[in-house]
Amino acid sequence: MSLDGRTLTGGWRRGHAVVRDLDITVPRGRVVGVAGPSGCGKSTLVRMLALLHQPWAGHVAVDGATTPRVRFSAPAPLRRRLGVVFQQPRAAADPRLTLDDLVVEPLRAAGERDAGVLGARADELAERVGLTAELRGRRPHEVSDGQLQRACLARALAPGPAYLLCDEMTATLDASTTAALVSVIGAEVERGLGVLTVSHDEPLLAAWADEVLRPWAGQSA
Ligand SMILES: Nc1ncnc2c1ncn2[C@@H]1O[C@H](COP(=O)(O)OP(=O)(O)OP(=O)(O)O)[C@@H](O)[C@H]1O
Repeated sequence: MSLDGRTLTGGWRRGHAVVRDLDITVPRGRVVGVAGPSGCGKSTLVRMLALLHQPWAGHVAVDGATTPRVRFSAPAPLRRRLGVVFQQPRAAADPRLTLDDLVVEPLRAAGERDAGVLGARADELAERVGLTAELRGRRPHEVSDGQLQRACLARALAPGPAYLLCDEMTATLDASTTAALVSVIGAEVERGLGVLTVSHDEPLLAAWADEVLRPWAGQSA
């Protein structure tokens, strides 16, 4: 079982592909690192694999299931198998929601209405990522980047994804928060989560990933 990108090609500007003919496999229970300099196309690759950006050529397969559709047009059961954590938690989080609401919003969006079920899931996820009861009632502007990124990780894990895509997830975090989040994800990997983590932080990738790919090595970005 794996998340696969096959001969992926795409970008944002016509005639200027930043991802070219790329094959990538993220197996369940493994951490695959992708390294590359700023601006080379790492986020674009993550967005393609997360079914958020349409490849110009090639395809993405989630445990063998492919879809030509992206964003909200992609089948919901397929999207729910993919969790994403972005670089900037403040840009990713709705400022009107408390951290608890942020975490369980994907479950509400999937149709869960039972307050008991949502509350129990919020408790379990908060415990897992290390959010205190006091923090859980605050809004994004009332917490630090690290605390907000913990909530964004809990949110990404809430639907029980098979794969987690981390786009420079720790770029704005201090070393102890980075270590804490990597450890939370490590426990999920033990349970079979497949992880793709992109970063320009080579020491982090060397310590965290089972393998590190450098698809842009030798290319000018
Ligand atoms: N929404 C967009 N519209 C137009 N161009 C974009 C968009 N997003 C990215 N690009 C361009 O595509 C190229 C690759 O960007 P991408 O964000 O994938 O790189 P990256 O390797 O993740 O960079 P960084 O490490 O700095 O985050 C860049 O030249 C960027 O300017």
